[in-house]
Amino acid sequence: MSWLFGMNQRPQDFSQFVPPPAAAGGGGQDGSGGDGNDKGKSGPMDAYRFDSAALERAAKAAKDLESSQYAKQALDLTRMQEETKQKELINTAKEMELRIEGAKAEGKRIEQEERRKTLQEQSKLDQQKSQYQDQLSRKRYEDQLAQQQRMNEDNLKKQEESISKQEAMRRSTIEHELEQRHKYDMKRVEAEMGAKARVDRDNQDLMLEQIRVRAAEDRETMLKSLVEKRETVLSSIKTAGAAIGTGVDAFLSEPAKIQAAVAGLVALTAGYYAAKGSLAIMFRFVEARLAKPSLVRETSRISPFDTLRHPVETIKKIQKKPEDVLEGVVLNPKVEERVRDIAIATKNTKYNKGMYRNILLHGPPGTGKTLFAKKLAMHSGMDYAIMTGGDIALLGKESVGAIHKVFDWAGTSRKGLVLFIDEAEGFLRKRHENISEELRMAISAFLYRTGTQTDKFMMVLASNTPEVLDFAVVDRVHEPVEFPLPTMGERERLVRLYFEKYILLPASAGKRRLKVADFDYSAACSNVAKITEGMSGREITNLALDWQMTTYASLEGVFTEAIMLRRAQAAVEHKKHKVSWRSAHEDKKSMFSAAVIAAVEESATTTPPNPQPTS
Ligand SMILES: Nc1ncnc2c1ncn2[C@@H]1O[C@H](COP(=O)(O)OP(=O)(O)OP(=O)(O)O)[C@@H](O)[C@H]1O
Repeated sequence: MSWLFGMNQRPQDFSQFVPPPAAAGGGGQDGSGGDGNDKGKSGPMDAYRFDSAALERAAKAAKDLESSQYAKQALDLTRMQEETKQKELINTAKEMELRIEGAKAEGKRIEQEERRKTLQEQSKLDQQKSQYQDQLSRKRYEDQLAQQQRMNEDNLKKQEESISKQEAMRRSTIEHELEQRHKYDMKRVEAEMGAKARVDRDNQDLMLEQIRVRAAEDRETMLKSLVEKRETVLSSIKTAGAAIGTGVDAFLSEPAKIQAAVAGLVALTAGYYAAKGSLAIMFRFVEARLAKPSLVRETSRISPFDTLRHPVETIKKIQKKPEDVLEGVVLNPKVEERVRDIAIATKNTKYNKGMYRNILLHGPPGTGKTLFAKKLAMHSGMDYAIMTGGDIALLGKESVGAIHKVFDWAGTSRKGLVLFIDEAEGFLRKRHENISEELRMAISAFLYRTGTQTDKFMMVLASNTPEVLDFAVVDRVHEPVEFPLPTMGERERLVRLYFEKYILLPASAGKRRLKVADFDYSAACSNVAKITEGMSGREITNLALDWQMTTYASLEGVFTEAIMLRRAQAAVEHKKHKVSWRSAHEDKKSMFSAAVIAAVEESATTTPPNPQPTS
């Protein structure tokens, strides 16, 4: 009965319904239950035969089942099995539905994802397109500008040419006119002179008579007036003499009056000269202490006038703490080491009240010489004053006085002064060269004032061409330091320094209309440093300023990598032009000096030596 309870789940055994083999029963009378041999003999009616035995057995089994006491349970069990199967089927169907729903949701999600990606790609493409269009329009604008500039230049050139042509024509016309007028005047004067000479010759006798009569008349009038004048003078002398004589008689008769008068006169004279001398000394003293000499272009020294005029700035200056000597100055390590030593020595000299050493900073323009001199003064707690050699050369006769004023003023510094003379070659040139007498005297005054060491000021000379300096000037220098052009490492530091100063700091302050796009700043700075070979610190500073200006001028006010590289490239091109100009100029100069040297050598070989050379 186990199959009824569905326990073994094996196929039901219906063997009981299978007819028994022929050997076992006698069911073979009708021929259907015959032995195996009969099988082969089945006739055409076999298909229509009905085996009722199986049906009987089934009926019997149903009857047995009905009569069985467990029939009802068996049926319930079967029904329950059916219900369970149906439920299972429903669950399976639901599961399938859920899966289908899940698959649909997944499909939708994938579809949305795809759409989002497509949109992203589309917006990226749009952005790139707009950037490209922007670049194109800018390029077009720049091209237009360049074209406009070229046209302007052409027009200007044409105008200049036509003006110069007109000018030449006008000049030639004027010259011609003048020439004509001159000829005409000459002819007129000649004619007039001839006519006059003729008339004079004709009237000579008459004129002589007239002159003679006029001279006799004049002589008579003069004699009369002289006699009158002599009489008037004599009478006034007589009157004055009588008055003075009475006064002198009275004065000489009283000796006390004479003494008082003499003493008064002496005191008056002495007072006059004393006042004059002391006023001059006082004026010089005040001038030397208070007024900044006209030759000094810039100074950190505070005068009482400055304090009154700009009190806040003066207080700020006073409160400024000494800073590191190389803060913001980028130099190659060897130069850095030397200038640091100089700075330490100067600071110690100041604190020990020792004698200052003079230094000469030489090298190409814009390499930080002035910058270092200022930092040196600040670091050592001294004041600085900047003057330029070219200014002295321009003063002519007054240069000597001006130089003395500067050194008098420098000598009154309480903190000690770094006296920085930029472009020293502008006036301290070799004295045996062809220079003016005034300049020679100015150099002598300078040499006189710097001949001995002093604890009042330190002289820092700067020159791009130290070889043209007078030997006596070079002799006064204790330490020369060369400031070369920055190499790759220094250029990279300079680019970063000024990129931060002029781009990043203003952008982060947020006060100005300047934003910075997102790009690799460090890599961009390195690239700029690579292409700016041969540029000085000043040129790199100018490049950074140019970046700032270009960004302000742009529509969005955003500093991008493209601007950075484009302007750097432009600066490089500009530098190439400058170098070509300079080399052309130097070529000319060297050709000129070669010609001069050749001429001098030639004259030296042809002229006999001077037995007594003059100094
Ligand atoms: N080595 C440097 N480090 C930092 N900044 C520099 C350096 N060299 C030049 N600069 C920048 O360039 C500017 C000009 O430099 P500076 O006036 O010191 O040059 P210089 O050598 O005195 O030039 P010149 O010989 O023409 O007088 C400085 O104010 C600074 O911004």
